[in-house]
Amino acid sequence: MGSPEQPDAPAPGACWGAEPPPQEGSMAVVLRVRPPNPRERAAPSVLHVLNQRAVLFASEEPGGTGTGPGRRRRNLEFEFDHVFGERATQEEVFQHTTLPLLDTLLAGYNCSVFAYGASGVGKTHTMMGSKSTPGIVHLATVELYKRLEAMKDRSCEVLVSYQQVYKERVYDLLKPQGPLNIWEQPGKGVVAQGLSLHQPTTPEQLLGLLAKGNKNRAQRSTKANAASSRSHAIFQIQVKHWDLTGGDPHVAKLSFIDLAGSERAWDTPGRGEGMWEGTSINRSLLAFKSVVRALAGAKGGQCHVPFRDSKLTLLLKDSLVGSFRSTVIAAVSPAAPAGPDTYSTLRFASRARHILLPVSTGRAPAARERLPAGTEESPGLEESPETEESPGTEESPGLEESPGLEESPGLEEAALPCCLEEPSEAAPAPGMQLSCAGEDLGWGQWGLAPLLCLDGGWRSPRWAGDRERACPQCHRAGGARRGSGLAVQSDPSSAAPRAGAGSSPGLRGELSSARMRGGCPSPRSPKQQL
Ligand SMILES: Nc1ncnc2c1ncn2[C@@H]1O[C@H](COP(=O)(O)OP(=O)(O)OP(=O)(O)O)[C@@H](O)[C@H]1O
Repeated sequence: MGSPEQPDAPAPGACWGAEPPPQEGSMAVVLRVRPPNPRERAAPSVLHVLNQRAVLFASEEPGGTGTGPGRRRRNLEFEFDHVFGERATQEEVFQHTTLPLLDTLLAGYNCSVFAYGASGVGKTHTMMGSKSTPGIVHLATVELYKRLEAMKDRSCEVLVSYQQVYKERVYDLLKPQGPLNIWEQPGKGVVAQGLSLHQPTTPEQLLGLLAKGNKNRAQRSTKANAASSRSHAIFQIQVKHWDLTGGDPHVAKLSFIDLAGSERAWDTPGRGEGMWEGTSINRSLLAFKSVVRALAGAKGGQCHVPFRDSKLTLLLKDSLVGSFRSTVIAAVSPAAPAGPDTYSTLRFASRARHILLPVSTGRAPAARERLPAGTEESPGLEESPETEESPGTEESPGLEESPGLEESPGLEEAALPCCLEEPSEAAPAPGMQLSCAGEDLGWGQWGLAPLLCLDGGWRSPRWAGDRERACPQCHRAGGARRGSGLAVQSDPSSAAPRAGAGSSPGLRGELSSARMRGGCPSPRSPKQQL
């Protein structure tokens, strides 16, 4: 860490003084092909690495022409920002995916690395690795501390959090406790209430926390993977550094997101818990894909991004639209039996390459500015059904989306009360108290906080029972059903630790969205609760 006695010029690689990056962020998508495992070795390969940027997916699938059984050959080429073949080392993957992000992080811009792919294709291997072959989180940690040490004239602080989304619930991996409520706070982004933050001062301490969290992560043996991660894990390193002689601190976070892998029903262990886990994983991944699809399509015009379809996507909102640079590492198996999964991942990954990210820094611009132009985050709008077409690729009959990842009719677009982000796991009971600071919402000017939100209108508790007011945002008059109100009180979570410096469209954004739609949506049904 920086020491006050040595006010040297910034060391090479310490880029805090670098020019700010251009106005638009970027999403890099790389592909990692893992070597075939012992079960796959006898099977032919369907994936051929053409060069450092392209692969050929060549498969023979049943179907074809005529009425009789036939085989149909497909040759599809996919391009990525980088392709890592079966022999690529962890160090190579780190050099091309995560190392470049460290400069950006230290310049005060949020960055994220996602690992995506079916079960057993090497996501956790890439992220975490093993003792003999450490993954990118380990390698990034070592490099980050080296750079912080080199900043002689700056003081630094590192904060770490580790959480998992397991069966649509958020858990702290570093402080085992019950599920956490998640919140979207204006200027603060999406936070898990009560998530523990840790302040490691050495790389060893940080890696110790990582190992501790990994031990607590949900795991199970499946047909596809003897040690399959059954949750989505989000490991965040927040770095703050400031000039000892004064000046604004640079604050940004680097998020590592190891998504659980999609899987077929017959790969899931048993019928009970394992099946439920698998369904939950597939469902949240489906929501994630919908978000990516919407973000990728947002360039051209208005687009609704369904972040609220799952807890996973809501939590990842900051990492997706709040990051200046993101890298998706799509992992695949080359073997024929994994063909449908591989094809599905290739299509998803090519789509993710079309996402443009808005700039986000520790001194983040206003929440609404951070969504890509033309993107509207508007709960209550329905998703328009789209086909999962990969640009430039041919539709391949017989090769469908990963089994279990069909559109789920149970996942409707969430309709929130226009003023609230529910923190509760359960449906809010009539009159249930929710934390939501009136001041943060800008309600203070009406002198209304705390407020009582009714179904379709607002009123101040001062007038409870005798007078109703129109919602100041949607301007709809009361007409509320008695007993369906949600009371709003001061935000107890404002004292809770917060991960990350970047903000995201918060409650104020919700309010604007609700207003744009010309109404105050009804509170959700229990099924829709986040
Ligand atoms: N590039 C690689 N080189 C060598 N072994 C690998 C590679 N990628 C993955 N493996 C091995 O394959 C197995 C499955 O990998 P891993 O657990 O990382 O898969 P995953 O995608 O995280 O699966 P899940 O979603 O089920 O958790 C592990 O034993 C891992 O060591």
